[in-house]
Amino acid sequence: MKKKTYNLDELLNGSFQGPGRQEIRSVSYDSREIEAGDAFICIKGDHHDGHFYIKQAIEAGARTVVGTDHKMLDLFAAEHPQLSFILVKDSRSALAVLSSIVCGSPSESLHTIGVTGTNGKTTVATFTHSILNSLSFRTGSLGTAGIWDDREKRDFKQTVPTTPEAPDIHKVLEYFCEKKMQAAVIESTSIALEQKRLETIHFNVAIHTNLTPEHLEFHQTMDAYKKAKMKLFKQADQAVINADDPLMADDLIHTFKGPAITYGIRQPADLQASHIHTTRTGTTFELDAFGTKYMVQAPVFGEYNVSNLLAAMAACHQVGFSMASILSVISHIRKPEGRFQMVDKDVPYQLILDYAHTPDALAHVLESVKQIPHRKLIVMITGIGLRDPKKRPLMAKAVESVADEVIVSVDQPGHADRQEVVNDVCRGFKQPSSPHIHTRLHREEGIHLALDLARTGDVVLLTGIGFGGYQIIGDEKVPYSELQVIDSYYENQSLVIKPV
Ligand SMILES: CC(=O)N[C@H]1[C@@H](OP(=O)(O)OP(=O)(O)OC[C@H]2O[C@@H](n3ccc(=O)[nH]c3=O)[C@H](O)[C@@H]2O)O[C@H](CO)[C@@H](O)[C@@H]1O[C@H](C)C(=O)N[C@@H](C)C(=O)N[C@H](CCC(=O)O)C(=O)O
Ligand SMILES: Nc1ncnc2c1ncn2[C@@H]1O[C@H](COP(=O)(O)OP(=O)(O)OP(=O)(O)O)[C@@H](O)[C@H]1O
Repeated sequence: MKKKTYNLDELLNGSFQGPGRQEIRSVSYDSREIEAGDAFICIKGDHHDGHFYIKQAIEAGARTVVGTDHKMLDLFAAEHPQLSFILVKDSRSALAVLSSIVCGSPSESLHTIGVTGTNGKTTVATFTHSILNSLSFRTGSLGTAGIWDDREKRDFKQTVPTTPEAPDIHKVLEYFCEKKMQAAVIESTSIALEQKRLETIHFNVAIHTNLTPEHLEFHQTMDAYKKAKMKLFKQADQAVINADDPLMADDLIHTFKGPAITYGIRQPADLQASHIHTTRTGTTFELDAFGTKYMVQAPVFGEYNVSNLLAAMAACHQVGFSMASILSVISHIRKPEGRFQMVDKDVPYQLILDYAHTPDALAHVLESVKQIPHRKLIVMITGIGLRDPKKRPLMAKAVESVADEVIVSVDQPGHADRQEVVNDVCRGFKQPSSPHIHTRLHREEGIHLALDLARTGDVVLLTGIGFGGYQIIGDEKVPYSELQVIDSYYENQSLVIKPV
């Protein structure tokens, strides 16, 4: 990594001690990652206060230290006159600013498209990425599905589930610039927006999917959650708004100042889908785009994925492509892994994986799966140890009257007690003692049971966070692959067709 020397007072507002000019190689918020010539930004977190790690950061080679605690900065500034110390009002904001500058402000050279909303971010980001690349507009993407350049997933370390911390975002954007990408699609979570990870990025397009309760363990109220998502639109030139979303659409339509495209299925919108039919290979629908009608055939399943597709099409239109050219590449659009993913196995039942881990997402995917002709519908749902416990019983409520067999299990337990998580989910059932409700404390066991129960003509839907590549158990990220669990089940079974 190249070192550059900066006039620090041109980078940040604050009080300065030590040399006014300093070399900065890279920026980090974690003393354990510091290398010689880095700037260390002290963040006060839930478990630690970064100011207590200044000593370690300096020992590892930090030359610039930024923080909000003047006593701590004064103390170290007196001991290390050759190093620079900057007292700022907001460390996270300083982290975003410095990270961008040190990487050469890469977002300014890219078309940036931010996607926010409770459900559908990864899907909309993947669709947008796929359409733009199919139109030879070289586009990268960042989010839950990892870091992609225009062709493939790249091996960047992912420390946060969806939207990376500011230094990592700008390193990826810098890499995109080096690789001559023209655009970047960035999944923009409410937590990232609240923690200012995206603060310095001025988005060309901001996409809204929907708002339903989620992350209340972090935001506390729906109002705070909505406000965090609204921030994305304050830093965007153009907006794509889901007219069907009752909780956020009106606010956006009334407050967004720049050009906006609305999309919807139920409410009138600039891009409107109607006459939606599921086929064996996907979905057909009529699209009314700014008054012109088109028949669309897309390899996606579920009404909500039509909505996701409209969002991506609207964003690509705002980037500058005509509807006709966008529609010309829809037939081979790339879909994200683990979202309504039909697993191709030589078995007499249909196996589907879906990332639904909110009650709203679960209700939507169940609605779509029901359309597939079946004998019995077997569904695995999960409670997430790491997230809002209030959500858990709502998962049971969403599935109870829809599925014939339900298996309740646990995802990302963290430090939560697995039995407690399962009990919380089961509290949402009207008849928790039904013989058709089963519980398993480990996701692998839940999958095995679902497959054991499956008979000819059934549909098995496995939902939850099975696709992140890991499960967080205690503080540890334990590698986990849903497809491997499924493969090993079949390897240990003789594939005898079970009687109905
Ligand atoms: C709940 C939350 O917001 N956690 C974030 C928070 O962690 P924390 O408060 O526990 O940090 P901490 O351990 O107290 O440490 C405070 C500071 O001291 C530093 N430190 C600590 C120890 C040490 O030896 N040296 C040192 O420098 C830490 O690096 C940190 O900067 O501050 C860290 C540093 O900024 C974040 O990386 C971390 O995100 C973690 C990884 C995370 O998983 N966040 C999730 C909740 C998240 O952001 N999720 C969203 C949404 C996902 C979705 O919608 O699906 C996302 O965008 O991914
Ligand atoms: N527009 C939508 N409305 C409601 N539910 C949706 C929508 N799009 C996707 N879903 C459901 O949400 C699940 C997660 O989809 P996706 O990964 O695209 O969302 P996300 O917002 O990126 O979630 P996360 O941040 O947790 O990755 C899907 O598997 C599906 O069940």
